[in-house]
Amino acid sequence: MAQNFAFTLNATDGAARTGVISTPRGEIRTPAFMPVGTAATVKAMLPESVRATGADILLGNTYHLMLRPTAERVARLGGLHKFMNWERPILTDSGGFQVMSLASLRKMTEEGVTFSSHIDGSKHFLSPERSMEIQRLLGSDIVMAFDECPALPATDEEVARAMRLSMRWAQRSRDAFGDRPGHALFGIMQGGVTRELREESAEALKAIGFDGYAIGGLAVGEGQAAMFGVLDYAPGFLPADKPRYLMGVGKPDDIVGAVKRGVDMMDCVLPSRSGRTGQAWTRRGQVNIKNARHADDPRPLDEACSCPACTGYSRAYLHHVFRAGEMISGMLLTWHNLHYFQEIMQGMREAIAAGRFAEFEAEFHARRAEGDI
Ligand SMILES: CNc1nc2cc3c(=O)[nH]c(N)nc3c(CCO)c2[nH]1
Ligand SMILES: [Zn+2]
Repeated sequence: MAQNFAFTLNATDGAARTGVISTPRGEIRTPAFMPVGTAATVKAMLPESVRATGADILLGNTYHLMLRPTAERVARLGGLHKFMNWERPILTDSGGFQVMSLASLRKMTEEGVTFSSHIDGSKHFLSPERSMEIQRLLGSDIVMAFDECPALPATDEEVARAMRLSMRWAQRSRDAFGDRPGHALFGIMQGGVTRELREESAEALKAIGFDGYAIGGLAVGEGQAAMFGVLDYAPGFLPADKPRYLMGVGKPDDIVGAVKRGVDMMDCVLPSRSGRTGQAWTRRGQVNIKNARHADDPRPLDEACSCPACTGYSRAYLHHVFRAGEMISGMLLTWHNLHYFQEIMQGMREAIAAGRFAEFEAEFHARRAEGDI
């Protein structure tokens, strides 16, 4: 295990890159997809199952864990890795995005954000300093700067204001993070879909200096074309020798398009959340297992998939347990979806290393039919 945090680029193919992030808790193969473990669990999955899907790192959330069971309690119990029985790398988001999307009665000032818990209405405060303290208490390996991701629709002035506030908060995050060998602090680029604001944000973050750089403010309803439009230039504003993390993305075709444009890391609730609602993602397209057409189908979700759901069960069975509201339905579909997402990542890592990303991308799109397959 590395004593420190380091990123090694092994190959590039166009703007796409593949490499390894070394951390004291293990290596992260990039491009990497991070399953979301919001409340110290990837829902419906045991940690060893998450690992079996191929995940090297998972994401936790400052916002949820500060409310329940609190960061102080997790620290007293040995930190988040021990608490949730996941000894590999954990990245924690800084809380600002979740406050804006989940909490109520929010008041934002230069200092930080006060808000009422969506769980019990209790009053809480987050600032760059408090977010750094919480993420230190949790013991996460990759800490995210505290930022403001403006909700859409937002005027250019609003996007500029939020970006400049986030850059001041990025400096305060850096100052409060201090010097923590083996732990990384990532800055978060804001700036909406405006090139000049994105460039201003990147310059501000590089002047502060981070171990990695996230592209925030996307996957908030702007649509894939606008997101790709930003990704056509934004990764290039960031240091080539540091990991680039696109936050909150996405569907399989979003992920392939983002890696094509130079993104190294992503996270999204989609595979786990949609798995629990009966939505399976496969190489040939989506399967809505609740659809009556699957009731007598003896075939697996995907004949070519080696996950437990596809090697052990028929669509008919999955349809049945879903309709019956059985817990195993969410478990099996979540496992399949996470397995499929990791299979896409592994396919891209190999394709980039072999200089055949274009062929991978063409095969990826050619196989996919529209609608319920
Ligand atoms: C689902 N879409 C999405 N867009 C995001 C954008 C941001 C962002 O701009 N900042 C921070 N801190 N987190 C973000 C997150 C949470 C990632 O799980 C996002 N998630
Ligand atoms: Zn499968």
